Amino acid sequence: MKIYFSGSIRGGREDAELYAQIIEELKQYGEVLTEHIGQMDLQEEEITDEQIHNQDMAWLTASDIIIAEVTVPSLGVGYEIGRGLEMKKPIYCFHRTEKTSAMISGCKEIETYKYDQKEEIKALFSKLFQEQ
Ligand SMILES: O=c1[nH]c(=O)n([C@H]2C[C@H](O)[C@@H](COP(=O)(O)O)O2)cc1CO
Repeated sequence: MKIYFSGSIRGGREDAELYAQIIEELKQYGEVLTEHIGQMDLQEEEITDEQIHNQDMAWLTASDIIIAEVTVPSLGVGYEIGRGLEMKKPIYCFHRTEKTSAMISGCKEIETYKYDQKEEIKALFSKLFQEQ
């Protein structure tokens, strides 16, 4: 199972540590293609934006499932979700805010979950990966 984890980078890194914990949790269910998203000291200067885009699109195409933490709003995360939908990938979005964008929660093809504690997300992962 190839997992594309999506989380904010230029949109803001306040949840980076949480992304790292989510990625660790996801590793028991498959290969996480985007482990760099949880790196606290992420350096993006070494490659161009075009290389970042093309590499991520290749990983998105190769993935079996997309898991997105959408609490911190990010253009890149929204773009990946939209492109993933076009590719008919199963997409699961998680947020701690009361609401997320209606373009996410209002889309029938996307499963959206509100959670408070990271323990809840672990239980949700266990349930959703059983269904895959
Ligand atoms: O350096 C990067 N590396 C990278 O993989 N991304 C991808 C993965 C993330 O899920 C998403 C974050 O988008 P943004 O940077 O707009 O918050 O875009 C985005 C950037 C920078 O935009």
